[in-house]
Amino acid sequence: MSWLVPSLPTWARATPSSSSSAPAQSTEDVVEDLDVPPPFPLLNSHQRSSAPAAAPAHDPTHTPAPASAPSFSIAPPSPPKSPHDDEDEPTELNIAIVDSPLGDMAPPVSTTKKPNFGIQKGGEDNSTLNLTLNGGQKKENVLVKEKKKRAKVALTPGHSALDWARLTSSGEDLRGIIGFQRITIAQLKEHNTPDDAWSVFNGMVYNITPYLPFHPGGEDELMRVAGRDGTKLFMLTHSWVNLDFMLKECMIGVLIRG
Ligand code: HEM
Repeated sequence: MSWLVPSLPTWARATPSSSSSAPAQSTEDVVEDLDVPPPFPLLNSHQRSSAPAAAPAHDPTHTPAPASAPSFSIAPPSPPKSPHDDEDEPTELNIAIVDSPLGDMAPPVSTTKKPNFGIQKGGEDNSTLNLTLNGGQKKENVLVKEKKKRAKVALTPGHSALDWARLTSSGEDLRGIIGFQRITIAQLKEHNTPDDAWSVFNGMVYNITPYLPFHPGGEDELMRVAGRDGTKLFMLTHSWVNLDFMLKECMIGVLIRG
């Protein structure tokens, strides 16, 4: 949403990591090491082992491999066949290839447990990684705090953020008064009903009546600042909301002290 104050993406805020040559000292170092992407394609992948077939002589896009380059398309020579070969028990590898419907393309069955870096919602932590990192010391569970429940209010149809954006750009008068006023605190106090609600944010006076049914936090919450300065409550609730932009069509004046 354009009225939400933009913030730096997470990667831009990240602190520089310690030298990659230094040995891993902390949990963070270990986690960083785990983030190193694997080579692509994987060293033992099928993609590497099956080089493209020789291109026709007239293909201009085909570059012949240098004579010294190893060719992955040729399988290593099989060992000389002994007379007892047919009696040999099949190896585990042979069984995997023969039994799998995908042949040697099938991923190996994982026997490792997915690490959770010691972070969980509570209770006993028995992840392998956590045990290793803590080195047998008392386990410290990092609790992921449950996000505070949001006081979302169901807005009536036609009162979404998009509808508000449409209304403010429609040219309709949302001020209710003509011209830019100098407004005293006494005058401000008189406008404290839903049909006629003024409020002050950052020294500027706004007619908040048109915005009431559009407020995602509900009309009642917004009415708490009717007839008075709402800056503090606004900032405590959602300082990231770009009020200046959202309510620019509702601005009616400046508050004067005295
Ligand atoms: C006229 C000024 C205000 C504007 C333009 C405004 C705008 C908004 C917007 C855009 C949201 C959605 C924010 C989001 O989802 O991240 C919101 C939510 C909310 N607002 Fe306001 N607001 C104003 C004043 C206030 C005031 C004065 C209060 C408190 C008394 C308040 C209480 C809330 C609450 C409780 C929510 C729900 C927060 C949530 O979803 O977690 N707002 N408001």
